[in-house]
Amino acid sequence: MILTVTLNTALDITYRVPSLRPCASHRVSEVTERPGGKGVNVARVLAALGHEVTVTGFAGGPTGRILRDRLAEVPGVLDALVPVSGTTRRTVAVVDGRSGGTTQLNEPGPAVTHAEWSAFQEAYRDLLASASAVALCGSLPPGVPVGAYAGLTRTARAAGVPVLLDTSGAALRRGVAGRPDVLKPNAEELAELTGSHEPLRATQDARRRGAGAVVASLGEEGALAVTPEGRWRAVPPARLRGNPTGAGDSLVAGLLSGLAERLPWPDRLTRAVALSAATVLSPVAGEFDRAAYEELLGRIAVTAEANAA
Ligand SMILES: O=P(O)(O)OC[C@@]1(O)O[C@H](CO)[C@@H](O)[C@@H]1O
Repeated sequence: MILTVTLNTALDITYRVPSLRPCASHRVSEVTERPGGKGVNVARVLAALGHEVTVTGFAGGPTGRILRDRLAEVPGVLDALVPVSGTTRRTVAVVDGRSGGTTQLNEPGPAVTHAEWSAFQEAYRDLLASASAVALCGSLPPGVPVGAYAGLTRTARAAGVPVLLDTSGAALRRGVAGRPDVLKPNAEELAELTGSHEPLRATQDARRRGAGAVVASLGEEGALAVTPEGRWRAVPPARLRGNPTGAGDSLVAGLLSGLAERLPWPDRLTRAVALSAATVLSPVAGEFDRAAYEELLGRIAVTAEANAA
């Protein structure tokens, strides 16, 4: 099975408002509520692709209960979340009906105690025994050490399980030192990590910091991969309008799915970018449009890239 880790799970609330204005009161025209956090989204997509997948991380309090109840309804996803005494966070995405743009508000998450963090690490070691790959995804809740991902990466690699890391800020800076097999930053995270806004240069720099391969998600421009086997750019056919929430998570799912099936890199990138684009096109954040995915598979342009000067 593929294991996804979401230390800071979330109940994702999406509000649609006719027109979003700061410092104003709004009538919400549509609400959706889903179990989320990046690794949960990755798991949902992997299960939809037919992979056996287990979700771990923390869940607690009333929102944690709702999240687990909703997760139980997702076919093919096994819940191995570890309980915490604090309350699982909510995130709020506000979609502006006029522009289609999304404003994201993410709560910090529950305070995790030392004993809870130890319990998680023990559960994680046990789960690795039957994992073919692991994805470490999202922000860290308060109380979890900033070097957590570096440690979890080393544990997985010692168990012979390949690791994909998708996080941000200090957790990313420290996590890359654990030498994940694949690092998946977006353009902003990549610039923050390397100080460079030039994607190819920054992706190569991120790889030199310890990752086996780096796949940068570049929104409408698709993805840029710097790997031991070569460098590629994978681009969707046209500018896609829609809700990009969860598009990066679908990209991660595509990469993991391709890794599990030992696909060559260009095929993995095609799958990942098609899934990501089909997620933008789906009306519900974090879900992908299957018909669009299948159609897009034949329309992703993958080209080899030369080294940055
Ligand atoms: O605060 P984090 O962990 O960085 O991001 C959390 C989050 O915004 O990312 C997902 C979309 O990628 C949402 O499901 C989720 O709530």
